[in-house]
Amino acid sequence: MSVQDKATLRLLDKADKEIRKLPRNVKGALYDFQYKFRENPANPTNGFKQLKGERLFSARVGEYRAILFHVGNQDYILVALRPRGQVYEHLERYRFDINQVTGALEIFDVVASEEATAAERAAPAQAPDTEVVPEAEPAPATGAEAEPAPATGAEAEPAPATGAEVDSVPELGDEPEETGGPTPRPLLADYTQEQLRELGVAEGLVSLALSITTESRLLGLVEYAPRHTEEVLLALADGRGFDEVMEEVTRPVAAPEPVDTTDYSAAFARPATRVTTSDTDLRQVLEDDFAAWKVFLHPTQHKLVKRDYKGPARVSGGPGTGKTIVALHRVKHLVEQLGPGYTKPVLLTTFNKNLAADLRHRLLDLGGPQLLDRVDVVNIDQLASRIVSESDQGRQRRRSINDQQAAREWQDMLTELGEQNWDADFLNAEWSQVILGQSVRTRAEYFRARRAGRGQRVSRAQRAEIWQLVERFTMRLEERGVWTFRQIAEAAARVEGDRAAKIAANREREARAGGQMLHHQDQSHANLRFRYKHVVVDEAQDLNPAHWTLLRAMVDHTENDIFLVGDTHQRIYGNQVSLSSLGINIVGRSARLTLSYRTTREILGSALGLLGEETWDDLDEGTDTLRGYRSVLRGPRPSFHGAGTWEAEIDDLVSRIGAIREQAQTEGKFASIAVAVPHRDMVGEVERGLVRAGISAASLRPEGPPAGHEESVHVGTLHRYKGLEYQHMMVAGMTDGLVPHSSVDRHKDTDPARYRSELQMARSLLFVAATRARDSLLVSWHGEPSRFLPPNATTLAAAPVPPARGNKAQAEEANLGDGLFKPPNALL
Ligand SMILES: Nc1ncnc2c1ncn2[C@@H]1O[C@H](COP(=O)(O)OP(=O)(O)OP(=O)(O)O)[C@@H](O)[C@H]1O
Repeated sequence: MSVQDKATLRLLDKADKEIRKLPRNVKGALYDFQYKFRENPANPTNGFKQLKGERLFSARVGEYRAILFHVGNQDYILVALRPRGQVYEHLERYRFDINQVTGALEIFDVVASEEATAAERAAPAQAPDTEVVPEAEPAPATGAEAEPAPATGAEAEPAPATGAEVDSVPELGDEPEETGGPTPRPLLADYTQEQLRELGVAEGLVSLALSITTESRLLGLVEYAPRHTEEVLLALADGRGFDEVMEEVTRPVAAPEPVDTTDYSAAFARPATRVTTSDTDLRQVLEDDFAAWKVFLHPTQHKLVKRDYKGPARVSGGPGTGKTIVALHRVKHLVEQLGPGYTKPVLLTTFNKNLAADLRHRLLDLGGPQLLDRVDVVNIDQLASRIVSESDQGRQRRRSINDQQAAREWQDMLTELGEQNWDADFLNAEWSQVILGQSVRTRAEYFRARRAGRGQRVSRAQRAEIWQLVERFTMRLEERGVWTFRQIAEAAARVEGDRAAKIAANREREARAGGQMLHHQDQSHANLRFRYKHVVVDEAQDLNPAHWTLLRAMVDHTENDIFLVGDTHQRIYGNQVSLSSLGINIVGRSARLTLSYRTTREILGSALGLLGEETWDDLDEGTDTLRGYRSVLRGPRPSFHGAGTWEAEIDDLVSRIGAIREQAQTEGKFASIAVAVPHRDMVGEVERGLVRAGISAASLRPEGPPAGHEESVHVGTLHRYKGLEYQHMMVAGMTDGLVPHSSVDRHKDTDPARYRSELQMARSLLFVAATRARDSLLVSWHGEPSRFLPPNATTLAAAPVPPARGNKAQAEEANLGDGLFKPPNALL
């Protein structure tokens, strides 16, 4: 058999959950089987035979048999693994449909869905992406003794508009029959079958979905439903209207062409069919070394990764929507398009050091050393320093200082001058954002400079005063042998700008010469090249204008030059930019991700409340929104705790963290926990409290946790949590006057625009910290709660809330009677 005759064996997204539940010996048998099968499906030891219709086959896997769906050619999908004796029973339970809207091939077990909606479930549904605890006994997806679903016809044929499932619904034991009370209104009573179909709900589940009256049953249904059906139904249940769901959930993944619901090969090839694409992926599932982000990209993510852009492109989206994942896959895609070589033509950059280290690590995980070899992964300030130190300017040997140190220098200078008209913070921001940010080099240029996002207006006379102070300030820094990262970025941008100008001049000369050999003196820059072919930026919202000018100059204006991902709702350094004014034109090449893979629906809804009524920019002249931002994960509601004093708050935190740790230890698991606080002093205090209680803790540094402390409880200021993720997140010290800091109020009357932007930044900071939580979020304060918390925070703190520990089931129970499906923008 030749290589191309080899078979492929794939796994659909969600099916990995069932496979991972299998006992170790069965997984081992499957591991061996998949090798033999790919080499030659017809190998007699595989016991390969046709089951039913033309597409369903089975093969021997130890004591089990695999049920396989034949897509076409030599492509197969693993549908289920069942004990040998049961393989022929109830095959009609499996539906193999091509979704009429998305064009995806969807395989699902209709009986499992019905049963999950029928029985009062002992435990609430598990979040779709949470770890599955292996069961002791092998079991098919649902008990074999379950009544089969009515036959749904041949696999190749979609079911009739309303299948027999409709009739079976009342037999599911839904509430009316159980209680004899008044018929409860179905959750989705406002929608018709036709609307669900239009939204792309799997045909076999439309009627069932419309009949469901309780939240817990809906969660049961979506657990077994195809991904798109799950997203649509939960979004509707969350109170998003038909139009919003159509716009945000369905339209982005709808097939561009009319869908032929009998063409399985075409469906299989569509990105909407989320399927493992390589043998390695299947092996990783079996070896429990499986990271869904590497394999099952959301179709929206997939499109963004693969698309060709005529120029710079931007992807925005709320926290946890997979922007970083898209950036990583994009880098991989770009490298795959390069010819062989030893250089690093792709730059992957982000805001700070620890995020760059994390990107490097994940890129290695995604594509191995051969991928990393072609990519320069470096944080933006380090990149700028590198450029400057390679250039003439680097010979000046100046020490870098950070923004706070620069602000202190401003303060010292103003005090020495006896200058009272100007505020040090204001001048520092004006200098770094407007003057350095736009490479303003002369007074005249400063008179003309744009001051987007800078609040307080300044007159011409005031600009003249500012300019004079800035000149004095830069001389002062020079005398002291120091400079700020902004100055370094600006210097680097100038170096690269000069290089880009020389390349352009060279091209012009070449064009003028009509391809003729140039004179020797004209060739001085003939070998100059742009540093990179592609630039990919993560956490784009925090880069300053000088960074963008630098990046723009490092890559030619060509296809796929700059790809940036970020969320302005998470901007925490006040670097508002207008990309188009910096030569980065993203108009018509912007997209948004809306499905969170990290944050549960409960945390997401609460965190959105923290943003208040502010508006956010889109890194350009427009505004960005979190419309459609949603999740299909679930867990306990965030919990609130007020204390009388900071010491009491720490004690409370420590005991709650101790309880989570203990619980995790009992279950033989590790629980990642972090505490975010508003001020540096508080970090040490929390850390000491934890250590005193015998809990290993470490404070986060700019480059992340100290080595050897990856599994300790991490403690850090809110700023340190950018881009990170923890199972349990504690946001502490949320006290009035600390969040936002009381110093913000002094601008209220003197500079209302600045007041607003400081408040907005403080909100974003809290939003970032709260959305680092995967499973649970705890918010605490001492004294009066922060004004950013809901007005009823104290009442919430007093109310019985789910325990702040790792017991999801118990916490979820506490949620259920409480109306789980609140509109996602409901306050905490
Ligand atoms: N397609 C996917 N399948 C499974 N998991 C995913 C997928 N996309 C993202 N994730 C997971 O979701 C989480 C959040 O992803 P990521 O960090 O890329 O989000 P983000 O949008 O960059 O978040 P933030 O803006 O908060 O930093 C990660 O744990 C990631 O592994």
